[in-house]
Amino acid sequence: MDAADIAAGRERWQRRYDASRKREADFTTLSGSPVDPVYGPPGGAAYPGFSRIGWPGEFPYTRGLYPTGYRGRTWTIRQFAGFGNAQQTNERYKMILAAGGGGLSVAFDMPTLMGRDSDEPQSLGEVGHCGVAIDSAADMDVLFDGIKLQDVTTSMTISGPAVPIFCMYLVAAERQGADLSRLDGTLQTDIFKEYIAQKEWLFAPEPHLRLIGDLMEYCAREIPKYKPLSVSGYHIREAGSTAAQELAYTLADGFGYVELGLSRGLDVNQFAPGLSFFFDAHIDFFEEIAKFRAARRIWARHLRDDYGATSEKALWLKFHTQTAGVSLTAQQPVNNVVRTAVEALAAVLGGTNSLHTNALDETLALPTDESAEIALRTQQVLMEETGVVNVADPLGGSWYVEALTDRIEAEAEEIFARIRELGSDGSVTAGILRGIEDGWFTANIAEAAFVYQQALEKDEKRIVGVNAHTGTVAKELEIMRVSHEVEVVQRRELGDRRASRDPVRVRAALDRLVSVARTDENMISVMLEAARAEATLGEICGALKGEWGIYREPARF
Ligand SMILES: C[C@H](C(=O)O)C(=O)SCCNC(=O)CCNC(=O)[C@H](O)C(C)(C)COP(=O)(O)OP(=O)(O)OC[C@H]1O[C@@H](n2cnc3c(N)ncnc32)[C@H](O)[C@@H]1OP(=O)(O)O
Repeated sequence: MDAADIAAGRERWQRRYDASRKREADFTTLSGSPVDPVYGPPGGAAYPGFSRIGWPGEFPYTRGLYPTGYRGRTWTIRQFAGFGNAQQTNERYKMILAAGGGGLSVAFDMPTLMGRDSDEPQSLGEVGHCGVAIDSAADMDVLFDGIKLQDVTTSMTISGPAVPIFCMYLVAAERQGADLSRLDGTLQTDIFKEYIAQKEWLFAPEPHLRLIGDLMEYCAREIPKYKPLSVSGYHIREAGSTAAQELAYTLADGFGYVELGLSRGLDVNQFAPGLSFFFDAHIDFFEEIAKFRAARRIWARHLRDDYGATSEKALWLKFHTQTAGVSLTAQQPVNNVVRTAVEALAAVLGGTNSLHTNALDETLALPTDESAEIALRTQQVLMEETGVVNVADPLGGSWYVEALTDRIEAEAEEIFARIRELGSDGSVTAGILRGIEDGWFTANIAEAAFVYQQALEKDEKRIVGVNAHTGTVAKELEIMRVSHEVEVVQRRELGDRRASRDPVRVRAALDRLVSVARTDENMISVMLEAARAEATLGEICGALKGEWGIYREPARF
């Protein structure tokens, strides 16, 4: 790009910056020197390839979505939390909000993630352990008691039974008297990554995609701010993929959901803003920053060129980031605070919209109150003290970071081409489905994990406390344990709740759900009715499994 174009771009950015709202804050260095909101090539200099970098708030959004960067609004501090029963988790949420958390993020226990009730035999020993136990809309009432759902953005991390859980959340909001059309939040819902990495599905892909299509349609029409999908690379990375695989598989999954929306006749400009993303921030600082920058650029280009999006919000890739759980070590666990801070900084320099920082003890158990607070404070130190919020995309133009951004983008493009080839009709969706069926994704991730593990065992890669600097004076940590009493009480209360419902209403709602499942009608309103009747998650999912069957992954060696 020649110098005149760069100067014109800078002026355009300046006009948009001037017209945007900025936070009331001191945007100087610690020593009091003023800093510009963004930096670019020095005046009068040409810069080949600058159109790939550009200015914040402009296509291709490499440098962020907003002309103001974090001067307009800082990222959302969104700590993923949930344990025990709804009441215990409600207390943790109130603590997070009181300590300065900006949004909520619900972690469910394993039975809930698998669409089971707390009193099913497979749930035994798991109730309330890795998240909160939710059996019906009444638990949602308790979970959000005293928290106005209309005023707080709430993310729910669940994919197999995402839609019934969403309906229970809507019912809880209804019972609070909220205007449902104003709700804002995110539901994970991303079933592709379940088959690829996380392995928490209920049915085969087709019925899941039908439900997701219904959800996308419903949200685009009824709750325009709500994000029905959080397309997730996190679990892919945590399963052992490389950064480029994480990026490419996740964006390919995102393209799959765009193709799903289009196949339902929806307007891409209307539903694409509801697709949000979720990435891992691993420990290789610059590679991660490059990954985030490349993600925005790739998404905007493909949405515009392949899928016909024209509105700015449809081109935006917005993402949540969680620091890498797999980078935490059980050895010398206090060092995990340092790892998390570095990873969180990479996410921020990559322009994350929302962030979870892991607690130092998360490799051992769910966080204690104290470790959860340290994790939250880590974000606040970055946000309040370091000055990283003053300048948008501060690493833009770094030769190293730009080269890494280009490289990871090129790797991702090669992977997209391979995925399209896997399918029969050239669509990304057909390629994903074929890749799932053939175990292609799983095998590639396993191979990458194996290569890394070998490098670790040969000491080519080093982890402090694990294969380097292992001597320590560290004492064992006190970890949080969820009492077995939680399961006993949850099961008892579920029994009482079942006994006090109107059984005819519940039966009728479940029968209607199954009959609508046999048609092309949107299923959300009948599922809402089941949730209002206090049908349980296990009953709703069980009725649908009866209709659609369950999915078993083909065995592979
Ligand atoms: C590992 C674990 C497990 O499996 O166990 C998990 O999965 S945990 C997974 C946990 N997952 C999550 O928690 C997912 C979280 N995701 C989200 O919260 C969302 O999808 C998100 C990534 C889009 C972030 O949403 P958010 O509400 O926090 O933040 P946004 O970026 O949308 O910002 C909020 C509003 O401020 C506006 N805004 C933001 N920045 C600016 C700026 N500089 N200038 C002007 N306006 C701005 C936005 O446009 C938006 O308004 P407007 O809306 O009017 O445009």
